[in-house]
Amino acid sequence: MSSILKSRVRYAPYLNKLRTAEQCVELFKSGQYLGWSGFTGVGAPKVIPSALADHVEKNNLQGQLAFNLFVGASAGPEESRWASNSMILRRSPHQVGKPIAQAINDGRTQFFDKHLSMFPQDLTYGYYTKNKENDLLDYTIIEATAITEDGAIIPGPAVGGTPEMVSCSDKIIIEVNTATPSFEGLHDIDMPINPPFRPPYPHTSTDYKVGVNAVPVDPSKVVAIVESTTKDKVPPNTPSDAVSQGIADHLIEFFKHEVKMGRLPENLHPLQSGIGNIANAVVEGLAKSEFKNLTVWTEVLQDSFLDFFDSGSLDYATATSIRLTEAGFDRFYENWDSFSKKLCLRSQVVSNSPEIIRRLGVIAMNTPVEVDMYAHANSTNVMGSRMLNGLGGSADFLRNAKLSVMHTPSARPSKTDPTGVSCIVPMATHVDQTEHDLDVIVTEQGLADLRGLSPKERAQEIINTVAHPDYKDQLQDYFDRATFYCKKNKTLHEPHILKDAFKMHMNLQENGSMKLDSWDKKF
Ligand SMILES: CC(=O)SCCNC(=O)CCNC(=O)[C@H](O)C(C)(C)COP(=O)(O)OP(=O)(O)OC[C@H]1O[C@@H](n2cnc3c(N)ncnc32)[C@H](O)[C@@H]1OP(=O)(O)O
Repeated sequence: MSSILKSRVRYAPYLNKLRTAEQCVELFKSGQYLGWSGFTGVGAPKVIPSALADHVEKNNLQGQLAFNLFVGASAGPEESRWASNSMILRRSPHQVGKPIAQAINDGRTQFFDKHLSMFPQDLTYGYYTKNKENDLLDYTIIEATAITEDGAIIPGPAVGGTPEMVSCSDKIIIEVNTATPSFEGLHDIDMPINPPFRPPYPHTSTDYKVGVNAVPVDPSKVVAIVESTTKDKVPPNTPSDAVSQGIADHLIEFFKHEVKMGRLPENLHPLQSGIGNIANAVVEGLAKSEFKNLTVWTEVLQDSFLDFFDSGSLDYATATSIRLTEAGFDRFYENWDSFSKKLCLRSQVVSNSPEIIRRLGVIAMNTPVEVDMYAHANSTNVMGSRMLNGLGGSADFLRNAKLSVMHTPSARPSKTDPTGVSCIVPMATHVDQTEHDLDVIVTEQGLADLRGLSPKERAQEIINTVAHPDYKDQLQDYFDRATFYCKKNKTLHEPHILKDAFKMHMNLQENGSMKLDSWDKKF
């Protein structure tokens, strides 16, 4: 036993349960229901999942040793290995990475998507384990960075769904990561209380703390602890480009306008920012802007937030996960004293709580696959059927925010045409955020402020301001024809011609571009 492990595990009885990851393999049987800690690729267990993947690969057990797996959001490379080895029978609620998306899209993994604020509570309600003899997870594997004197778990860079998983798990295994510094003091954790007597969350500001520092556990449920020295591996972020910077510029101008009109205070409202290079560019833009004393209420913090803190413009940020690259984590640890004063990690039911998001008046900003001319957005399924990453927390935030912003490039490249995919379409092929949720659509072309507009007014605004020039006439043509057709039929509220609504998508599938020769084209 390493001396660092001994110092991190302050509850001595756990040390009697020390095993190696390989010694844990025998505990796992196909078809079990498993919970993993972690959120957006950090804080997930590593050595036991790797030992299980080794076992499957060595013994050719692909598809024969497979599990129902629940993780707060995406896990890291270990999850990809499980997916490649067909070790995931069922998965919820959010995943990232080609192997897991592939397993879902070729039918090896049954994936279901759920709002990240709702997933952990539904787990505690027994919804996802209702077909078992008992309605508990068989094992939850939690990565800890330390253990308190009473056996409670101090997580690492993610809290996610750990509190709920622990509360509804038959047995618990703890991986204590000694390669990562202890994150003690960085968390504020609310333990689950189910209805009908659940009290309201009292948070009235981003830095409001009301929870505990560690996740309490019944020590009799802990069957093993394992030392891990594997660090989180987050791929480098795509740097911002002219398109994402253009989007950020439009948004910042819009925020200035809202301040001038008295609809936002000078330090705005707490910000939520999604993942990806557009989100990073917006954060970079805000760090360079004249806005000061900003706060962040979000679900995941990326590397760009470290610069945001250093710029002096950001007073406080809270999330459920801090997903940094290796260089980002090194910078974070080197400046622990200053960053840790301005930051706190909460459970995902709190970071994504509709109640708190609405109370704080959060400004939510996320990226979709496509948005339609009436402001329905698709965040998850390309062509209505190919799953990407899942819904994540986008709808938790976009439905409840004071300002709900979707930012997207106006067009994306297809294999044969640099602007072959219009992100503004007549009808979204899958809807995650409805027209009733979104206030603003912004692309590098401009910003469409949709507040208070009827669907027809929204369509015109979207075509005029955010559509790519290559598609403006084509979208206008569709809208005019749909309006003419629906006028005749007295169905003018949200004009569509169903036989044409997906022609742009069909043309992309068949001819590699959404650019049509004519709306009369037959497929
Ligand atoms: C953990 C969290 O929940 S953070 C909070 C917010 N969460 C979310 O919004 C979750 C859902 N959203 C997402 O996952 C992302 O924002 C996305 C994937 C929708 C967009 O992110 P981007 O960084 O712009 O995506 P990216 O450019 O990498 O495209 C991803 C894939 O979708 C494809 N794609 C994206 N838009 C389209 C489109 N309109 N038509 C066809 N394909 C598309 C891309 O070609 C790419 O395909 P590939 O993987 O085969 O290369």
